[in-house]
Amino acid sequence: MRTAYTADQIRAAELALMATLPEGTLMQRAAAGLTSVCASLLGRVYGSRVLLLVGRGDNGGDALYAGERLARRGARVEAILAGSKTHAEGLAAFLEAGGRVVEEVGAPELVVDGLVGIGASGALREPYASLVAEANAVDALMVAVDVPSGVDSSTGRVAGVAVDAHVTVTMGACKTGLLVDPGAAKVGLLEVIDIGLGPYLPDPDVAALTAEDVEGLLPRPGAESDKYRRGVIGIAAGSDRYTGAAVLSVGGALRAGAGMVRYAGTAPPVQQVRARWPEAVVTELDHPSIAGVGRVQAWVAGPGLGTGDWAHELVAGVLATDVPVLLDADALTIVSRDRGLLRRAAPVLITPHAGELSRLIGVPGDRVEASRLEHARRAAAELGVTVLLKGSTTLIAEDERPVRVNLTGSSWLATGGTGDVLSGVGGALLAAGLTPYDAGSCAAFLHGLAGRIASDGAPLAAADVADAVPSAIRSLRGESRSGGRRS
Ligand SMILES: NC(=O)C1=CN([C@@H]2O[C@H](COP(=O)(O)OP(=O)(O)OC[C@H]3O[C@@H](n4cnc5c(N)ncnc54)[C@H](OP(=O)(O)O)[C@@H]3O)[C@@H](O)[C@H]2O)[C@@H](O)CC1
Ligand SMILES: [K+]
Repeated sequence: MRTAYTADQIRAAELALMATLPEGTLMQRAAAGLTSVCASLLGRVYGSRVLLLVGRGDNGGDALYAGERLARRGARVEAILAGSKTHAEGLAAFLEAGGRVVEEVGAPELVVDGLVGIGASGALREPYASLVAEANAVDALMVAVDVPSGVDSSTGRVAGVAVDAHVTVTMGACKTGLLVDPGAAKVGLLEVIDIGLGPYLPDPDVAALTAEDVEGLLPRPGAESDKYRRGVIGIAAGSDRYTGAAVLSVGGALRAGAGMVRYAGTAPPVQQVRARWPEAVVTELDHPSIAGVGRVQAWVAGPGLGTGDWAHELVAGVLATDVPVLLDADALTIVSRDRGLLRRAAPVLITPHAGELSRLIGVPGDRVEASRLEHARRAAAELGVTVLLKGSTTLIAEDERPVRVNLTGSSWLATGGTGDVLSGVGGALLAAGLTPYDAGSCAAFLHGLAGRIASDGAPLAAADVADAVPSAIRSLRGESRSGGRRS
């Protein structure tokens, strides 16, 4: 499990650790780690040109001490001192080692962003903002110290300009804002430097499952398994107009290992599902009721269903059952108009994108996008459901639990129909007995991995993602042995 923490949590842990150590030890550990990452990026340190962007706080101190170490190894290190003051001991050590203070960005090979770290708040002020814009435009490796300046370390918010890092060297433990978009997109490769914080860290703010975690959570059939024990999933999806959503959702469920899929819909999608998935047990509905569908262990409702009275009645019927329900797409529009439908004893997992979440909680979509973590948490608490907020980093929020962040996604997945596949994968895992929190997290992980496998760097169609889910499950063993991958 990769864990991440807010700035306040990190600060408290650092204070506790610092109390046990001689002054300055932590900054020296941080500088040593930062230096070694910079050195390996440069290849040859001697004669290389390095520019430090130095702010007024300890983030600038880290940069200056790393600059000192690089200068001692023969690098030509320059520093722009952008703050109203500068870390005095760090500056003295830097100058003593031959570092130079400059005013211009020039033409460095590597830039170290030590403007602000966990002490920052809000949009970068001047002169930092202009300096960052200028440094981003230079053809150099950009290494962010602790956090790319401009990214809020606790939330991932980017309120203005931010450093576009190739590598972020973060101290002690990962920060929440490095895993959550839009901040996560600024991080590049993430290197965590061990400064001894581990024993002082509290429960994480957010967590990301690794392949090993998913491998451990996924049910695998044993000798005594039959289709009922593996999980029977009911799917109410598709309509006369949108038949494909039904095919894709059923495909996601079957490929994710459902024991059996019971599909319910009108004649046109039924015909398509029968043709593509003869394995599914199909009920053709002539009125909006699931009464004749048979017993299932979980339901998926919504993809391509429509939002009229017919669909409303069908979704209400699904939510009136006593099994876990996954709601997606049109079902989310229906419950945003009639939130009382969500009052039920069995759990609900909702899988909105930012626009759907904005309708559910009555917040403009751009605000949800800017503060995804905050709004996923808020929706989970307000609606009393588990929320899987889709996007470039998918979040899984449940009240009183660390938000799970999925790191396996691929931008090629942003294409029509992939959400329908995800609903089927999540539904199959719910039917197999996983909690909505685990089912949502594992479904997001597998869906992202399947997207990468199906795409392999090129466009994909949603059906390819469903077809790649078994390969994703198969690859978990190899992935967990290699420690998983960052997206
Ligand atoms: N603690 C430890 O043990 C260790 C800490 N370590 C390192 O220290 C870093 C934290 O250092 P820190 O607390 O000094 O804060 P930091 O982020 O450098 O700067 C804060 C200053 O920036 C300013 N500022 C704020 N917002 C701004 C904005 N929007 N735009 C512009 N300016 C803004 C604000 O100035 P003010 O507004 O007060 O004038 C404030 O004073 C941490 O990230 C890690 O790198 C490591 O060495 C490991 C050990
Ligand atoms: K920084």
